[in-house]
Amino acid sequence: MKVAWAGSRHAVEVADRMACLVASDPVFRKDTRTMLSRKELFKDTLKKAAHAWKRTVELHLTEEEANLLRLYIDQPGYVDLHWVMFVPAIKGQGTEEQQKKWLTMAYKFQIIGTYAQTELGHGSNVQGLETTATFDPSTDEFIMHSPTLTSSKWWPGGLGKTSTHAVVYARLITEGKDYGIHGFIMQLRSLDDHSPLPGITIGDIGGKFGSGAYNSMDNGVMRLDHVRIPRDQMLMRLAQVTREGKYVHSDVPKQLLYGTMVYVRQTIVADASRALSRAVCIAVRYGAIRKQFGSKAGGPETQVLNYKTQQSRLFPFLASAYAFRFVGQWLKWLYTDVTQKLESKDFSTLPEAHACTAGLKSVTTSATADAIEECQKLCGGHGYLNSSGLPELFAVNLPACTYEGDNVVLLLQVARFLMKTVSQVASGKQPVGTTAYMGNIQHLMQCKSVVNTVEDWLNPAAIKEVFEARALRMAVNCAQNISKAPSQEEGFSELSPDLVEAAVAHVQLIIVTKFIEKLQEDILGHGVKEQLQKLCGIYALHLIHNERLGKLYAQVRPNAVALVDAFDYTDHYLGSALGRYDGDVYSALYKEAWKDPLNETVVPDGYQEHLRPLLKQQLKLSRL
Ligand SMILES: CCCCCCCCCCCCCC(=O)SCCNC(=O)CCNC(=O)[C@H](O)C(C)(C)COP(=O)(O)OP(=O)(O)OC[C@H]1O[C@@H](n2cnc3c(N)ncnc32)[C@H](O)[C@@H]1OP(=O)(O)O
Ligand SMILES: Cc1cc2nc3c(=O)[nH]c(=O)nc-3n(C[C@H](O)[C@H](O)[C@H](O)COP(=O)(O)OP(=O)(O)OC[C@H]3O[C@@H](n4cnc5c(N)ncnc54)[C@H](O)[C@@H]3O)c2cc1C
Repeated sequence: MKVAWAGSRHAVEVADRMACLVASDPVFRKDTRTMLSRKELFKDTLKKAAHAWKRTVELHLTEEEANLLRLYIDQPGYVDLHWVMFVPAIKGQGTEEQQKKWLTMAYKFQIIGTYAQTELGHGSNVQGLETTATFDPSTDEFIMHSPTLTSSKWWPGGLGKTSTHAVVYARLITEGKDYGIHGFIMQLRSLDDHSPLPGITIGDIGGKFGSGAYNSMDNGVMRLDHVRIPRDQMLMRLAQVTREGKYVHSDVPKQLLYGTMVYVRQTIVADASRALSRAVCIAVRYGAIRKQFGSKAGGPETQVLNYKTQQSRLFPFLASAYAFRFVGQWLKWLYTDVTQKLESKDFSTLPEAHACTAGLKSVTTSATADAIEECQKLCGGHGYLNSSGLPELFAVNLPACTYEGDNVVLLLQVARFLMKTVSQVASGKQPVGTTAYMGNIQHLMQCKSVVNTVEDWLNPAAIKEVFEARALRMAVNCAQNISKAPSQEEGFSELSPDLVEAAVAHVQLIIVTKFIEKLQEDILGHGVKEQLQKLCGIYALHLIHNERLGKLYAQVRPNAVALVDAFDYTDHYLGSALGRYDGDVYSALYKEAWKDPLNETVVPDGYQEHLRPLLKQQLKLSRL
């Protein structure tokens, strides 16, 4: 099962090696992280990032190994933005010459970069950004400026205190005309003493939800006051400004400006499955250790995992973790395929790649955030302790519903893609890829489900048909209602809640389909495929029909712990007293409690000033 989860034997081996490297290095300790002040936490992040880079160089780690090392350190920091957004933005939007110049420095960490798109006033609406980049032909420079308070860059990770450079998104103005949003490379801080360059006001935007968690990241604010940069720092793969100030568009679609977001959304799906699997791992393992109530005859107490209510709340998450993992692996393939096509100037699959990454990012991160919160409840009181690992896991993953595109805004993009496809089907065009099922419109609009029993849910063809019919009927229904509205725009706006539901149904169909396709592969190991079939059934059925699932849960229960062990997480990475591999939960909880700074003294600070006078006064009063 470990191989099925990781993707290959090689993937298991590398992941194990990197996870152990992190777990055995004292610099990467994280058990007291939630007790650090913001300043201590930030410094700790800098230390870990520098140490990780040192180990990467010393051990000559490959890119794959270095990425895993960073993942298992499990502490958000500026390096994430540098590798996940700054470098890909230059790769995707820079010319070959620009890539050579900037990536050479970025790969050696001679510069640290971030992705500065969002502003105080606009995040979702990228076309509404206000920062300006005005070309000055007299000096061959762009003047970068924040004309209003709302144009202040706001949120970019690593911007607050760390980044020396950024890809800054701004409205390009040349020859008096506004050409809309483009990317520019800007140096922000001195490479000698790290002070901000003239004209740049920069800082951290302040503390965020939860202890520890995303507070390790210095999300930043930046104001620009007529800062000049050379013309060749505009990222010029999509469009160029000539020496004379002429705007020239390349022969690539302008949507490639959004390419970095497509890339990151794809990686976020993998992050979501990992976060969900961690929460499930904690809740399942703890559920096998925790016992409450016995039989009336005074028999042994029941493992809480044996309660049917616990199973019906928890096993759909277990199934979702596997479902998201497999769809994430497929999405990575899709992204690679689209990138190769783009390189040979085939842009035909870009809209589908956008819809798939946007939709899957939305559905998986929303489900994951909800599931982590529920896992906290599934662990009872102890789940609420920081030492359970769940509060921090929740706080770190919750913003994934917002960053890289608010989930509702992204689902509306999927809906727009679906409405276009429905209208193309109506005019006789055969849909392809993940919308190919829409070509079967005659049958899917009328067919009746053959699913009656739990066993039917293990029949892939029946599952697929139900999901296809549901997704198609919801999309067609929306399209018909939109066509009755006074205008397309009004109809879309009025029906947006229904459109979001139709988009979710389409995305869930993709997830179910990719799970089924996974089951058609050669899967090694005794009983592995059978367990995955049950999980696939649970994933599909819990979305459609919450009844009849008990039988499947009973079949999964004997292997529940093994199914979470297959995630192959070290105790260090899981970071949970409740989810420990050895099950020694109570001693771990007890030990963790004593680490809290409040327990450094027996009598707390503040006793003399505030508690003692109060208590003495009570004493006096009682004597009266
Ligand atoms: C330890 C932990 C480690 C973790 C590491 C992880 C680190 C991660 C850290 C992450 C930190 C977080 C970092 C951050 O948060 S970075 C900031 C992220 N920001 C966003 O995601 C903003 C979201 N907004 C948008 O993307 C756009 O404004 C949208 C899409 C909403 C509208 O757009 P627009 O205003 O232009 O209007 P339009 O709707 O008329 O669209 C026009 C056309 O463009 C097509 N289109 C749209 N988009 C795409 C696309 N992407 N690829 C290809 N095509 C695309 C679209 O289909 C349409 O096509 P057509 O219908 O005309 O044919
Ligand atoms: C932890 C974190 C890290 C981030 N890191 C970065 C970074 O490194 N770089 C960067 O540039 N940005 C970053 N961001 C910003 C992030 O990308 C934006 O916050 C995100 O795109 C959402 O935009 P917004 O904040 O403008 O939300 P808003 O659009 O203001 O959303 C508010 C509400 O309005 C709704 N809404 C908005 N538009 C519509 C619509 N058309 N139809 C229906 N409902 C709508 C949304 O669903 C939401 O409920 C980060 C954000 C967070 C939280």
